[in-house]
Amino acid sequence: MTALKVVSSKFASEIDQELMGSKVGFTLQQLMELAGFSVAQTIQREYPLEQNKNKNEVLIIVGPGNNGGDGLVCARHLKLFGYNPIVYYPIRSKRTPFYGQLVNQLEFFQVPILTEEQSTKWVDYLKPEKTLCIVDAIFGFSFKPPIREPFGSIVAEMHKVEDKIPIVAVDIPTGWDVDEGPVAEPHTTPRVLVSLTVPKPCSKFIKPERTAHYVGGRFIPNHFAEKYGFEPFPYQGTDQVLKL
Ligand SMILES: NC(=O)C1=CN([C@@H]2O[C@H](COP(=O)(O)OP(=O)(O)OC[C@H]3O[C@@H](n4cnc5c(N)ncnc54)[C@H](OP(=O)(O)O)[C@@H]3O)[C@@H](O)[C@H]2O)[C@@H](O)CC1
Ligand SMILES: [K+]
Repeated sequence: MTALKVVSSKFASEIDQELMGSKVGFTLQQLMELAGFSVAQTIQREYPLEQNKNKNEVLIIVGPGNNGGDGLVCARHLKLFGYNPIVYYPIRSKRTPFYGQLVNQLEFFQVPILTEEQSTKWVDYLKPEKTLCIVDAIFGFSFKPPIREPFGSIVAEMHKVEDKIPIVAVDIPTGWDVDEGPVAEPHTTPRVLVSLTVPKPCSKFIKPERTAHYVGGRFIPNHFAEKYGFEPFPYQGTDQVLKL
């Protein structure tokens, strides 16, 4: 593999704003659907049901921002793929009504959603005999350490089991500084990282022998990638993800 192409947190949020600005006109809903779909596709690649006959539960831990929204979308696609997703969504943001619509869709798909009141129960899913993998959709590129509660305690629990249950991190491993990597505690070390649009600088700190790295969120044309200083990724055919 050639040198990893990355963009800083500042550029990542500029890319987001430009894609959703008046000139390009994507909606958050469109991008989030493709982002969440690509995470679900990555899970299907790394943990295919055919090779995990006795386990199909995936615990998706959802944060209050758009990274969390990607997790909600991912859960719906996993259900369609034949997995048994369980969502833990301790703080439901009202930033946009869209998050509520994603929750309604999960209820329609009969995906269980654990709430804050059930917070003692979410840890029941941190059992290797039960859970195939954990999706870390807590924080993405807008996270600023130090981590606040309840997420500090949640990440500490995830860290305890990360050698037994693989963590799939959406865009940024939660607890990592977007540019500096795993400099603060607590943080998790994922088995799989799905960078969205383009990897952020923290992805340089993943160890390839420990963490598989994918890029997903296939929604930009080549000239746009080049404008932001990275080569377009060579996605194959209709794939939504590319293993780096
Ligand atoms: N183009 C793309 O690639 C697309 C990217 N997408 C996805 O969006 C993600 C970025 O989403 P985002 O900007 O909403 O921010 P995100 O990281 O989810 O967190 C913000 C929340 O976290 C909170 N918070 C922050 N620090 C905290 C702390 N220390 N402790 C506790 N809380 C803290 C903060 O709270 P506040 O500080 O505002 O009170 C706010 O509620 C990106 O990584 C990708 O996954 C796709 O969906 C669409 C297309
Ligand atoms: K994350």
